Amino acid sequence: MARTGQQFLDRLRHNPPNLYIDGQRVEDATTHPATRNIAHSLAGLYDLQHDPRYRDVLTFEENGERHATAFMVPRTREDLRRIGEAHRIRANYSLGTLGRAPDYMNTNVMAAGMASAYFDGCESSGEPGSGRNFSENMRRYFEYVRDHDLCLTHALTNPQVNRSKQASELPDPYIAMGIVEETSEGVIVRGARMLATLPIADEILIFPSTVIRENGDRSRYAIGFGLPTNTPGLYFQCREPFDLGRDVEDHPLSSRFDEQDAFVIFDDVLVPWERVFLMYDMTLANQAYAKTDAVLHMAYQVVNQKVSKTEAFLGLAQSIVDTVGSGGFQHVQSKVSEIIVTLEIMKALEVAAVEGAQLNAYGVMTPARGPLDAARNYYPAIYPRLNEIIQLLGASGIIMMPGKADREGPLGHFIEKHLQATNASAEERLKLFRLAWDLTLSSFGARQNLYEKHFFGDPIRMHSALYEVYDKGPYVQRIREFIHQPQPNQSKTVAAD
Ligand SMILES: Cc1cc2nc3c(=O)[nH]c(=O)nc-3n(C[C@H](O)[C@H](O)[C@H](O)COP(=O)(O)OP(=O)(O)OC[C@H]3O[C@@H](n4cnc5c(N)ncnc54)[C@H](O)[C@@H]3O)c2cc1C
Repeated sequence: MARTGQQFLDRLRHNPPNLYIDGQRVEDATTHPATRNIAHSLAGLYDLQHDPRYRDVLTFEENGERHATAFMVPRTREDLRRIGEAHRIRANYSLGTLGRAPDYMNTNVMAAGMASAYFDGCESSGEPGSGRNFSENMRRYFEYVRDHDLCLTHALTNPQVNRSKQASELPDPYIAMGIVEETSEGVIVRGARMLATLPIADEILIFPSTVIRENGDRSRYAIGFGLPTNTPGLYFQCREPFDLGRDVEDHPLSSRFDEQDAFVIFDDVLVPWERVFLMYDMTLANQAYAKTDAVLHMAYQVVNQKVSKTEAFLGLAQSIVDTVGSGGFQHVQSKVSEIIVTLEIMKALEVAAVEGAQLNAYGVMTPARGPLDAARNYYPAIYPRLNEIIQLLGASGIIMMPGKADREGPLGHFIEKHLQATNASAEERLKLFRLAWDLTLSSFGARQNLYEKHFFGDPIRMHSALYEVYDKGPYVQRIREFIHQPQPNQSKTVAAD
């Protein structure tokens, strides 16, 4: 059932994830200074789905229950459009800065749950009803996450110890997380995974991932499971917080949307059998995202979120231009137009993904891969330019921003006079420039920049993957035909002359 913000906070308070920040355990993420604001912002996102203005888009009804729209199984293109609209409304809430808002991973479990038969292929899977049947486990996990409206974090990659070696070749085979042993209760796993954004989530999903490559068909590193984030032996070592406890007016984004990133330590963690989705099978693990189409539903959330984020960049850029009165300069118009072009490209890719959608083997209407691959390869490359445009348009305004306390201090009247804008008071102007700073220049903004480059994987290997899967054959054929086509008979033309 679609949760309220209070239900989210209550669960977080009663099931505290094992978070460590600055060398100390976070006893209560709803009150700890580094996490309380993001916890309450997420609660706001849950409340949004009960807001009469958005309820019909952000939730849907099935068997008398209302669920968050990200759990909806799309059967038609119209369903996909509705899911896309819900993704954009959720993204607007944080101006697109919450990369791992719950709908991202919820689409992952929806797609995997619907494609649960894929996990039947795993040799280690037991009989249906045994608790060890992986396809049954995957389907039930989807239903469990949907019915409790949970949010998930995930961690795909091995620690960055030595990228020229496989995990099995490192000095300790359990630097990367792997299977230690099987017991009657489940599987014991040990080691670490990178990089779980939003570690205050209810659960962590370790989905079998393409990035854990090993030689051979059987590997201890090939495993898929889902666990509560407060499972004994599971630890989240968080990075330095970017929420510095400042007023929202001074730090409009980092004081609300620092979703945190953590590396995840599995210290001989028991994964109960009913939570295991795959074991040992390297081939099945490497193809799971692609073959279940989970990657496409996640990419569809992403393209919608990036549309929302680019709209925020456009609104911000034009507000800066209006504020400093620079809109008449041609190069300024040109820079704002670059953002418009990016926005229209992302919108067009979203529409194309829906128009080209097809029912997959599991009866799920699945957005087209081509436009989504284009979007997820294009945006990481263009994002630094969007950042740069804001900085070029705002110039010193993005750093010379006395805070709320300064405005209220003894020099306040000077600030009011000298930092006013063409169309606004100093207070309004400073709020705007503080937003520009927090989006592009603060620690929070710098992390956004890094996030956009890497959140869907290494951009280099994403390009390689696109090169491998994209069907270039028809275009090669067209070129071959073109260069071999007969030349026009020029001698006749000459004779006619
Ligand atoms: C802010 C942020 C948030 C993130 N959130 C999440 C999350 O929520 N969940 C999650 O699972 N992941 C998350 N990630 C991790 C993300 O998936 C990885 O950053 C990405 O897959 C790249 O892996 P890596 O960081 O280990 O880089 P590496 O793989 O270590 O790459 C480092 C460098 O080596 C090069 N390199 C390494 N191996 C190869 C190779 N085989 N071929 C060619 N070049 C290679 C890369 O091109 C790169 O230049 C996040 C990352 C960031 C920065």
